[in-house]
Amino acid sequence: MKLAALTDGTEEAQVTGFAIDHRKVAPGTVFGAFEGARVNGEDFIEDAIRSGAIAVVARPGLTVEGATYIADENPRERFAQLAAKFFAPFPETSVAITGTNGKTSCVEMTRQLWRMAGFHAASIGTLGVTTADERVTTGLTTPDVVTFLSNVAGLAREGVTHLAFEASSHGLTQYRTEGLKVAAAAFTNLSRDHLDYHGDMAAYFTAKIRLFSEVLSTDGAAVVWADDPQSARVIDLVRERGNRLVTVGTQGETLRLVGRDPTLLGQGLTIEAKGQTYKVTLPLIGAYQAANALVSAGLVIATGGDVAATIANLARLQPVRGRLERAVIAKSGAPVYVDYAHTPDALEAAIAALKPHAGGKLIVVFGAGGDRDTGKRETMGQVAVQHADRVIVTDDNPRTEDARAIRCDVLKGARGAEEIGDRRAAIGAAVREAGPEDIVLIAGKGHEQGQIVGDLVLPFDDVTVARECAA
Ligand SMILES: CC(=O)N[C@H]1[C@@H](OP(=O)(O)OP(=O)(O)OC[C@H]2O[C@@H](n3ccc(=O)[nH]c3=O)[C@H](O)[C@@H]2O)O[C@H](CO)[C@@H](O)[C@@H]1O[C@H](C)C(=O)N[C@@H](C)C(=O)N[C@H](CCC(=O)O)C(=O)O
Ligand SMILES: Nc1ncnc2c1ncn2[C@@H]1O[C@H](COP(=O)(O)OP(=O)(O)OP(=O)(O)O)[C@@H](O)[C@H]1O
Ligand SMILES: N[C@H](CCC[C@H](N)C(=O)O)C(=O)O
Ligand SMILES: [Mg+2]
Repeated sequence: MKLAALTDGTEEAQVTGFAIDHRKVAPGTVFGAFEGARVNGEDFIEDAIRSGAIAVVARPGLTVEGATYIADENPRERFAQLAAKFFAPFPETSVAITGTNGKTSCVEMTRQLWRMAGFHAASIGTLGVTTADERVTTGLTTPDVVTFLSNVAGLAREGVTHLAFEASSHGLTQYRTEGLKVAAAAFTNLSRDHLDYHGDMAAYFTAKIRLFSEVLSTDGAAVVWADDPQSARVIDLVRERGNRLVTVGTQGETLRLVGRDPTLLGQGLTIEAKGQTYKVTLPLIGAYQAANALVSAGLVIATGGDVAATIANLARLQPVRGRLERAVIAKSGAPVYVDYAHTPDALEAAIAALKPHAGGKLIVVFGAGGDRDTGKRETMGQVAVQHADRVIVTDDNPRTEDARAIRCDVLKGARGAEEIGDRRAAIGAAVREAGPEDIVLIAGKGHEQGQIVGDLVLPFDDVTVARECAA
């Protein structure tokens, strides 16, 4: 592609690629120079041009010599639009999911439901880029814009027609998933997380809501979990903008959840839609998984799926890796679950999911991540001691922080909890202590494969460790 095709100018130079990191620039690259949280990408413009950049997308008022200067007040957005022109075509139908918790679960369930309907579907998010045949991890929930768009284009080349992706608040703020048409966008819920990056809840909400106010196609549909305290604000905005609205939940209009009957291995759901009543057995436990299943069904229906068939397909959903995953049954008979709860709300939801299944004690093992929102730690401690019967506070990715200090923050809210820093030892203690009527919940790491200590990623998998401790 000629540069002129992107600038509407006359430049003959051939564009070979896009980069937002000057170290990835090669001859023919369009370089995006952005101010970041850590460094200023504008400082690398000269270096990028020396490496062969033929155009630079950046704020107005900078000095750019030796390359075409594409100046824009919102350079990240402009860069995404240009990159999308370069990488297109994309899958016919793409949907995005935002919210504090449930994004990964929903992209995974949506992908599965589409596949059951016969489509070639994929998902992108915390678990990586997933198709029916393989899963490749990218390291971030929402990869950087170049990785994202090139992956999405790659999926289209493989024949993927339907894509569900996670729109994290970081991703939305940094325009990592812009440029392609979003046919439907979903909101799961909003609660405390990531305030280290966004500052306060208002800014965090604004970051998320941009998915509906700017990213969602004007002729697209918004799917909203209607039972969250913040849902009304999202619904108001959707109505104001005039997008089609699909609401789901006990207060939902499109898919109304009128009954939820937990069984040993799942739950019976009664759903009203378009005047009809449907009954289906979801093979997953916990109110939160029912919520995610409904949001996913909402997305599939919003993009043309048949209501009755989609609801019926919920009975065939496979579990999502690391979300209430039963790792092992201890010798005592106690089941040991692994869950990715790493916010106060998620921890409460995970405990609530398991509590009805415990005849005896619910024992929870968890910690909080380093270099992340410190304010959520004490609340996570409070939630744990309030809702579980026994609490062991341990380490979860201390990163560059002092692990003991993080535990101390959590313990401020968790009176009476035990502290066992070493995660393996903590899991071992919980598994040994659990009696036949008890349940163990290991929260915070879910699918993660490592414990991040300083710059090191030490191999660690909660499921494997739980099995080893139970052997
Ligand atoms: C806080 C954060 O989101 N940082 C991400 C982000 O940073 P930023 O734009 O603020 O970048 P910066 O490091 O200040 O650099 C500014 C610019 O200079 C460029 N640069 C930088 C250095 C250099 O030598 N040359 C150069 O060109 C950078 O590429 C960047 O464009 O842009 C980088 C490039 O895309 C990301 O790798 C980086 O993710 C870091 C590693 C990270 O840990 N992110 C986490 C917090 C994150 O994004 N998490 C979310 C949410 C998780 C969830 O709840 O699911 C996610 O979506 O994964
Ligand atoms: N709908 C929900 N309501 C409340 N809690 C939920 C919901 N869905 C998931 N959770 C909790 O959040 C955890 C993470 O779920 P999931 O990975 O689907 O969310 P996410 O939004 O992708 O998280 P991340 O921000 O890390 O990408 C689950 O393990 C569970 O404890
Ligand atoms: N996407 C989330 C994951 C947190 C998982 C938890 N194990 C931690 O390290 O805090 C984040 O980066 O904040
Ligand atoms: Mg996720």
